[in-house]
Amino acid sequence: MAPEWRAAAAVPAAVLCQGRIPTVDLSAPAGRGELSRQMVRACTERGIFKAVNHGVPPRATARLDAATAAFFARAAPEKQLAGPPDPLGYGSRSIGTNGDVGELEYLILHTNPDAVAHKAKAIDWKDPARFSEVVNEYVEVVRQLACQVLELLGEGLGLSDPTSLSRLITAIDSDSLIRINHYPPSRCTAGDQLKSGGGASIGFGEHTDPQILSVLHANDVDGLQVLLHDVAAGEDVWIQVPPDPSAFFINVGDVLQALTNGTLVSIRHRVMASTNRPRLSTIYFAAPPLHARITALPQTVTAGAPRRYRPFTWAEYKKAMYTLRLSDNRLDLFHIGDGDGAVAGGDDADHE
Ligand SMILES: C=C1C[C@]23C[C@@]1(O)CC[C@H]2[C@@]12CC[C@H](O)[C@@](C)(C(=O)O1)[C@H]2[C@@H]3C(=O)O
Ligand SMILES: O=C(O)CCC(=O)C(=O)O
Ligand SMILES: [Fe+2]
Repeated sequence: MAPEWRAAAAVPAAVLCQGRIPTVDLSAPAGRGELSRQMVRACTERGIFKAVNHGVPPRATARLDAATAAFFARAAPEKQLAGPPDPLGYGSRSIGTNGDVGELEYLILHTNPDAVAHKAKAIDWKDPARFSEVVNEYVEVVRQLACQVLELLGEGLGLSDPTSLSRLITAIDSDSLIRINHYPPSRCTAGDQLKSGGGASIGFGEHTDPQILSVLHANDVDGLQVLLHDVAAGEDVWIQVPPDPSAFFINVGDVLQALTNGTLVSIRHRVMASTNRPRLSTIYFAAPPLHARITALPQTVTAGAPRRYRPFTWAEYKKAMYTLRLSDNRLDLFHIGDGDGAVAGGDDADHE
């Protein structure tokens, strides 16, 4: 059964556990059918999994890490030439425009190569072409990984066309983003935390990702936590995700939850800044084109599971999301009230 989500209480009150993030071996030792079942199960029960043997060349991640680490090592006035985030570009501490803050600096880029080339001029004015090439190469390999995952999910969900999810993100006008987060070492040591009652500072506050799928790669510094419902304890618990630079952490976003009528769950997560080494993470947010109409896939709407969300376009969802705070539940705005959900009439995810 899918866990239920609600906003967590104050930061230090959360219970911390380890070891509940499923690992999925993409080399499929048990065969493709078993792989797609494992993936659907992970995304239904947890909303996140760790992908190993994923086939992404280490060179692509190493080159991007080197280029972005060099950028973050620059003096503040130089970095600010690539900001403020509009919402793309360089930002520091402020997240979005509605008052959220975190202990980080970041770059957000649209994955369209023309948009990358444009921003690269402000990010690496000495060699913008090289920066663009490194970003484009990385985007290409993570997009392929995201497509592979969406096709396996499509098969596991029994879609009439298992490519209907992946086609949303390969469209030429897909609105996918790449975000690189740099969390400086925390001034608060483990000893300070114990003295102050355990409160670590927020690197990136709790939220769900709005898009279809998020593909995260990070260095070996921890901080990522996910909120899961512990049925036995009857409460939500923050689970630490042990870092693994050789793996990708793949999570369901709000749009995939809507497309699957709540079968796959968009997981609430956050980053705590509490180590004495910098965390560098890169997230590819796989998104549909702005005009794509998001409506529950027919296979996910049944008499027992009536339609949960009214159809919306990605443009409409984005507009709503930018008016909200990071921790707000955006999908609630599109939730159909009791009694007005329909069983019939859903189309496969369509591009209008
Ligand atoms: C406070 C905000 C930042 C955010 C846009 C928003 O209004 C609500 C969603 C936030 C989020 C979370 C996931 C990604 O990091 C992000 C780029 C996205 O698409 O939605 C951020 C947005 C942002 O930082 O601009
Ligand atoms: O930086 C991280 O590890 C995760 C950040 C995140 O969740 C996001 O940028 O949406
Ligand atoms: Fe996120």
